[in-house]
Amino acid sequence: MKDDSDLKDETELGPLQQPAELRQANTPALVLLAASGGGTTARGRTQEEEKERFLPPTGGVRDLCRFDFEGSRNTRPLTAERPQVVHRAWANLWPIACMASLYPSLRSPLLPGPQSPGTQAAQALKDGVQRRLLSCQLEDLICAGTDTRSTPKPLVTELTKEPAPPGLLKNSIDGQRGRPTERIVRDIEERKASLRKVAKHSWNPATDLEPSLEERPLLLLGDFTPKDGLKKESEAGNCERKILLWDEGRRCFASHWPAALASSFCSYAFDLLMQHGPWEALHSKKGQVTRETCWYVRAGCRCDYTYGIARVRAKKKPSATFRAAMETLLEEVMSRVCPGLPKDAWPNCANLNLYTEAWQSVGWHADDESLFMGRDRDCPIVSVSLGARREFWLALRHENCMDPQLKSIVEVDLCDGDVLTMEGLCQKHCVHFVPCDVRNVAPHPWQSDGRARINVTWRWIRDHKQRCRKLALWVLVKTVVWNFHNLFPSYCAQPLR
Ligand SMILES: O=C(O)CCC(=O)C(=O)O
Ligand SMILES: [Fe+2]
Repeated sequence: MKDDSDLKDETELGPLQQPAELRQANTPALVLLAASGGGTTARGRTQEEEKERFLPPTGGVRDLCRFDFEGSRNTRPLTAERPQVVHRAWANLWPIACMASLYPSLRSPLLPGPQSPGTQAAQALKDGVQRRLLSCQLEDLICAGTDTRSTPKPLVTELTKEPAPPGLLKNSIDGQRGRPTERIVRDIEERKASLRKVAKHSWNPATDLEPSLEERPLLLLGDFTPKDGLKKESEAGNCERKILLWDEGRRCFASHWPAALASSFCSYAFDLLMQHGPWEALHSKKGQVTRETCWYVRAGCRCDYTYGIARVRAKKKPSATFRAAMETLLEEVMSRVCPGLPKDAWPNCANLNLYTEAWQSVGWHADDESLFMGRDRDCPIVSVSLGARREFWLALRHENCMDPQLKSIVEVDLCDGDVLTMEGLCQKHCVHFVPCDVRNVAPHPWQSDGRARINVTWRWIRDHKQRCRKLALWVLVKTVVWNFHNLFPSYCAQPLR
């Protein structure tokens, strides 16, 4: 995660395209780049095939690569109104079958595809091995997870009964927050436009491959089902999942669940978080509020979240309403997206961002802090969007820095109630970005100016920090002291000499 003190300017778009990169020839794509439905995938196709078949219909950079640039993409209609390209799994089945038979080694155990001539016995063996590895994965999540038994019962009534209070925006435009001038707004749009004009889109295949899915199976969050952990392709989830990124070589996966949460639920959750969240403003060097943020840890954890030079402390005692809202939101998200994931394997913390103005943003970054161990192992992140629509950009990162490889940018619109997951080694190999959206932020019915957005990213803390460990030790010592006579009755019973 990036703190905002070092923002170069309000645009936060990263460097413009390098000439060398523009000249670089397109290499065959090894990954799926799709904003399509039906869990389609692509492996080993050429760049041209990828473009033709899978480039998102909404496509930002990608659309504009193919067609002459005609003004900012921000003037385009909303996702729902854009022409739909048929991306149903059935329509794509025959090319997938052809490709899978051509490249059997690239076939994923999690995606549909014709079975290899291997017999049922071989398949059963493979399933057995996978299941064992997957149970390790589950254990790993559970270890990171907190003890949900001590979590206070969510005040569901609060979320379902209370009417949405009017005038939500405590930070609406007030003239003191240094709104960007017309010129800056124009610059931002021009820079965005020039980024979109860059050379053809390509997601270069990995050179140093991470362990394959065959070697180290990874069950994506959306694949957990209540029954036995392995989802059959025929089983539909609670809501539709769209694969946004599928890079097996780097073990990077991202999925998008549009409108996973009902809009009435979102509006109440939004209100409660807005009013009761312990928000802290983050400032750029110029003193502008780039966004507001807060940090939530579930019961049993006290870790702070530190990124850059910013440190967001976990509130010692978050208000009961805030805690209840967060727990209820988590329950709702998990039940929609991964109903099969046991409660004790649920995430144990969340970072919240509040964008009250369309020009507020978060720069290119990866959530690769040691707390989550996202550079060392598979690291899932579940991001929930409430309120105004914003763009979300995801790209391969250049080595040893947070700069994106511009040609690899994948873009998706995150709307009210959308859920996005980044999984595997996404935080190691990729960076993401929420640009400012100066011109056209979709108005939202219950917001006074239609511009605010709350994003909640649920994560798993794995490497609990010193303070947190000390707390655990202190609790242990206290428990032993208080229960000394119970734990060592015979010792206590001895008469003193
Ligand atoms: O607002 C978003 O969608 C992204 C926020 C984010 O990347 C983060 O909190 O790390
Ligand atoms: Fe992030």
